[in-house]
Amino acid sequence: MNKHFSSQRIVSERRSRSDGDDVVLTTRIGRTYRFESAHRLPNLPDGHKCKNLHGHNYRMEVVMQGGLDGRGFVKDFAEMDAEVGPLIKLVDHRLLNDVEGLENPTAEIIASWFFERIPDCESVRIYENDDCWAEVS
Ligand SMILES: Nc1nc2c(c(=O)[nH]1)N=C([C@H](O)[C@H](O)COP(=O)(O)OP(=O)(O)OP(=O)(O)O)CN2
Repeated sequence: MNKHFSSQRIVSERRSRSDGDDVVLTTRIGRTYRFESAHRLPNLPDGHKCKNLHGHNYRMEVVMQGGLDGRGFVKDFAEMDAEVGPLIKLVDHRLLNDVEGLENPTAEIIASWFFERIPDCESVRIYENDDCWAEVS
């Protein structure tokens, strides 16, 4: 195994496969967060049910990518929590339309809002329910 170090951090990890070829490994970590919020979608036409005030039990999957540090972590999950937790507090049990940047809180725009605010983020996927999601990467 041939590791390339950048100060304390492994920026890529090259491994030899059984067929003799070298491959560069990409490592991702992910964590699921949940929040409950109300919203209405003001840009929808009159009569669309989602123009009315309603709520969702949102689920959010955050993915980060990077080299492994000396601990063997892309990032400690606890560090992810420290970065994502304060953002969750801004939206949990809130009317999303009142949050700056979420005046039109579609799943797509909520995903983008988190993506722009989470350091080292590779993707954010927002579920409004078990079946519907939007992802930004
Ligand atoms: N591309 C998107 N489409 C819709 C979004 C969105 O954010 N992006 N949002 C909505 C509404 O928020 C709506 O509440 C969601 O509708 P639906 O998928 O029908 O979910 P419900 O929880 O209402 O599920 P039911 O099975 O109808 O109870 C609409 N579209």
